[in-house]
Amino acid sequence: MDSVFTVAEIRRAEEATGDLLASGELMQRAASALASVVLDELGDRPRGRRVLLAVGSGNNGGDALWAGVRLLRRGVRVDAWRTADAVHEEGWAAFVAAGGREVDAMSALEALVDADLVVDGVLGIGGRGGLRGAAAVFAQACADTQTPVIAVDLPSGLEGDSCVALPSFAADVTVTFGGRKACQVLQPAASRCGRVVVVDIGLDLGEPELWTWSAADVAAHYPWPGPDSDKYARGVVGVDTGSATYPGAAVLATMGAVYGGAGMVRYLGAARDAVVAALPNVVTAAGRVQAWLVGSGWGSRPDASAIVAWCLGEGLPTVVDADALFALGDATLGGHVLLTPHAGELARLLSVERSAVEADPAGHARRAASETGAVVLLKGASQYVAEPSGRVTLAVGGPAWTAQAGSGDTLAGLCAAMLAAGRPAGEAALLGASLQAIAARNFPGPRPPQDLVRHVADVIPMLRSPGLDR
Ligand SMILES: NC(=O)C1=CN([C@@H]2O[C@H](COP(=O)(O)OP(=O)(O)OC[C@H]3O[C@@H](n4cnc5c(N)ncnc54)[C@H](O)[C@@H]3O)[C@@H](O)[C@H]2O)[C@@H](O)CC1
Ligand SMILES: Nc1ncnc2c1ncn2[C@@H]1O[C@H](COP(=O)(O)OP(=O)(O)O)[C@@H](O)[C@H]1O
Ligand SMILES: [K+]
Repeated sequence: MDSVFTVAEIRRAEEATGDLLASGELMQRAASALASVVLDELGDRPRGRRVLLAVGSGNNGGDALWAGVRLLRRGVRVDAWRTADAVHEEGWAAFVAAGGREVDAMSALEALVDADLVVDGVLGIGGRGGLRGAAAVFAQACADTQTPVIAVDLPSGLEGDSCVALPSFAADVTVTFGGRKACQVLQPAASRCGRVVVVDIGLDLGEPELWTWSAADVAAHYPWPGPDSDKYARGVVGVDTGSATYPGAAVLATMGAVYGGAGMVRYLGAARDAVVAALPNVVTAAGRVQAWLVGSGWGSRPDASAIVAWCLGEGLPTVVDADALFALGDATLGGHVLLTPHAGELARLLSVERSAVEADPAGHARRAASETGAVVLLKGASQYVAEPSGRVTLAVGGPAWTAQAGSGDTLAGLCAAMLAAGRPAGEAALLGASLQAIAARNFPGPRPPQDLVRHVADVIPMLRSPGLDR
């Protein structure tokens, strides 16, 4: 599990270092690490290679300049474009003294033709409102000329705490200090960061607000069957999904539970013939159930509230998806209940605009978990699992191929299989969402959810072997 820090947490930790901050030692550590990454990118013979620094007014520009000094000492030809009137004074003086040259905005654009790479030191965690003016034009030119960009701390224009893809540089590598920031892990902003290198500059950061799962966490928490396992140990999922209008959701949600590795799946909804035709292993008789899955593809259904109330009354772990989310009434939820809204559904649950959820997905997921007492899996390009305690963890991310009708149904089934196997709701959600993403990463391309979910079954054993795109 990796930690993700807010800008406020980073600032607090920086201030707590007192002398290290005041003496510029933190900046020297940052610059030294940045220069090493640049040298790695330049390869065996850095002498004579050309690096162009884009230097803004703050400490981010200071980092770039001090890295420039180190590069100059190694024989790299370094030019710097000052995007603001005033830049870090000592850094500038050292840069010029070491032989660095200043270029103006126009020359910086022209220099892209010969530059081996650009160091983006325009804005760091102090940047607000996206990249503007000449810096925005320059960032676009870097993209157009395919000049490699190494971003200092974060691609200038992004805001550290935000997932929003504001106008910014698109970096090949981001060298970040202290710890990861949200913009580096949350889509769509994360797609601008390239490979993220985290550099320890000696900040004491403590507990973060956000965690991220990796494939190793999936492998560690997946309910692997053992020699003693029978179908009940692996877990029985009871499914009531789909309807005459949406029979496909019945099949897809059931497939999620089956291919996720449930010991048995009982389908008790309104599309039994379709489900059994697709999946002859599924049982349609009532009997023992260890976790419920309700709601996917119900459409409007007069008995929705009664079914949800009955399920929740059983006290078993339950996935509440899609239409069932709006039939919760005043049922008492708890940490054994998993709600699986997408952004639009979460907005409706919280009576806010969808755009508000999209601007702060983690905050809204956290609010829903704390208000309902249930675990909330907010689906989308980044998938957030919020627990009533306030903890938010991000599932492993996957490609946008998964964004298609029906992926949510299979995802709900995957989560239900994990619940039935005894995983707590937060882990079940992280397992389901991460498995779907890992399958899409390893079997990319347009594939309908009924195919992708079969690849979930393919990647599960691969979690324990090398060669998987994690
Ligand atoms: N504070 C520290 O001790 C350390 C900071 N470090 C670096 O310092 C950075 C933070 O430095 P700063 O707080 O100086 O902030 P920045 O370097 O991010 O720059 C903020 C400055 O840019 C201006 N600005 C904000 N948004 C703008 C926009 N959209 N367009 C144009 N100008 C804009 C602000 O008015 C402010 O003057 C970190 O990201 C990191 O790179 C590192 O040196 C490590 C130590
Ligand atoms: N940009 C994206 N990148 C990767 N996965 C995505 C993206 N957008 C959506 N998804 C996935 O697709 C699923 C779609 O779920 P949902 O909107 O509920 O669809 P449906 O209800 O039609 O199945 C989400 O859970 C998520 O897993
Ligand atoms: K930057």
